[in-house]
Amino acid sequence: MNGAWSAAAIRRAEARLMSLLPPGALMQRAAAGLAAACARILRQQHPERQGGVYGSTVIVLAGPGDNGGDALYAAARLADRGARVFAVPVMGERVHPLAAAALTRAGGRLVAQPPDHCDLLLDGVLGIGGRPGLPGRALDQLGRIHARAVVAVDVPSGVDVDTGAVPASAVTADVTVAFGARKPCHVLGRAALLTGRLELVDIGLAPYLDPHPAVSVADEADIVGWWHRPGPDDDKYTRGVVGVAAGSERYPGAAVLATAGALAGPAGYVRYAGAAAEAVRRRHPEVVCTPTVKEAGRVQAWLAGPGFGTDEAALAELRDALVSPAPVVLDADALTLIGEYPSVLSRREAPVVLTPHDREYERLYGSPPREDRGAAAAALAKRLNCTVLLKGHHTVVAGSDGAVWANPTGRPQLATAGSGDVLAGFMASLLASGMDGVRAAVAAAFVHGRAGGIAAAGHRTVTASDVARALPGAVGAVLSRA
Ligand SMILES: NC(=O)C1=CN([C@@H]2O[C@H](COP(=O)(O)OP(=O)(O)OC[C@H]3O[C@@H](n4cnc5c(N)ncnc54)[C@H](O)[C@@H]3O)[C@@H](O)[C@H]2O)[C@@H](O)CC1
Ligand SMILES: [K+]
Repeated sequence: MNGAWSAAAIRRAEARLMSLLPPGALMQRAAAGLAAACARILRQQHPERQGGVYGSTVIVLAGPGDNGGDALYAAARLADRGARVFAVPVMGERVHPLAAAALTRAGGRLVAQPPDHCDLLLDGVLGIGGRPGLPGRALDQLGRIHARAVVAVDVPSGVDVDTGAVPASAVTADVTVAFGARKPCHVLGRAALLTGRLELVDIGLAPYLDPHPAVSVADEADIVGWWHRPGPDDDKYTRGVVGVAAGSERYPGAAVLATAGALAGPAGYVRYAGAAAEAVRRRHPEVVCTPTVKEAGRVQAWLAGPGFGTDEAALAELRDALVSPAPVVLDADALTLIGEYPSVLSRREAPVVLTPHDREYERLYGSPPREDRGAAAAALAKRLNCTVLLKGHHTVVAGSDGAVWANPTGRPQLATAGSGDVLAGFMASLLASGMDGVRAAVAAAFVHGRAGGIAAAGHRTVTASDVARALPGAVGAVLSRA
């Protein structure tokens, strides 16, 4: 498992590590890693130039603290290799004095007005000591400089480091070079979008970090560890039976897509209950269909909601799914019904996973999710004693115990009609195989994101059916990676 640590936790770890090192050593590790990352980017821009750094133009926006110090020391290394470097102090004249001296020694210049074009703009305005928002001078420079690549030092300046909220102006980076560990702003909320591609520089911090990050981030090894692989004694029942209560005569597509998602998961048997049996049978002959939840018999997990409507009949089906002692994924119309009739969730003991997007969240919680999306998901999870998967460009999962996970694999192409039906069906299959609610939600979002990536390869347009078709391949890719 990877993780993201709060600014305070990073500082605690840094203090432990720094006490063992000569003064300034840690900043030099950071600057060396940052300069190497910048050189790689410049090389990609100009493969014809030897080295790529020589002859390039680099502008540094330098704040008053150590974040500016990292940027200036890294820029000095680039100036040593022949880059033309201009550094602009953006908070009065305050800049890291030793780093500024190193830059001038290397031939870089401190200026008030840099050129308006550059190959690389280094954002060293604010790091983990920053409060949200940019100082005016930084904002002015960002408005006028045309950069071929913007590289944020540690974090995109202006974001809320601990929550990923972006309540005021902030830098939009192509690449963020982070030191020691991820911070929540790299994986949560709007700040994660401003982060661009994340590159981590190892400065030796890992052994000194708290074992529990503020936000967990799953990787392939986690998914492999949680996955139930069928053994020689397993049969279709012991692998888990998943029930899908979705779709209607009006919306048969939701049933087809949700069952496709369920079929791609580890469960051995998929039952469908609802009015779209004909469409499901045609597309998926392996699915056993019944008209209602009651007639479906025993399952190890239910998915209820996508496209099944919000009328009396749908409410009755939802109640029947919730009467079962099996874990349940509630999606789409089921979330609208829960918002209207919250009592149907009370007295429920088996795990429930809710999968709201922002409008559904508002129906359930009474107000839209806060910009701190981890806290927003955790608050709903606690109030309803459920697992919550809050959808977004960076999907978040929260358990009722307050644990927060950020999904690293999402992509904008997944915001397409029906994609959530596939995700929900897949997640129900993971639950049916015995995975707990939080892991099933985390693993489903992870693999679904990978499937989106496979489906979108070569900038292809992606439909939910494409994502469903890509899911088995994504499962295989994830399970064989670790
Ligand atoms: N602590 C360490 O051991 C290391 C720190 N490193 C760097 O140090 C950074 C943290 O440096 P600092 O603690 O000096 O803090 P920053 O450089 O993030 O911020 C500097 C100062 O800016 C002011 N400020 C904050 N928000 C502002 C705003 N919105 N508008 C105007 N002024 C604002 C504050 O006075 C703050 O102390 C890290 O992000 C990383 O880049 C790295 O060199 C690695 C080692
Ligand atoms: K920065």
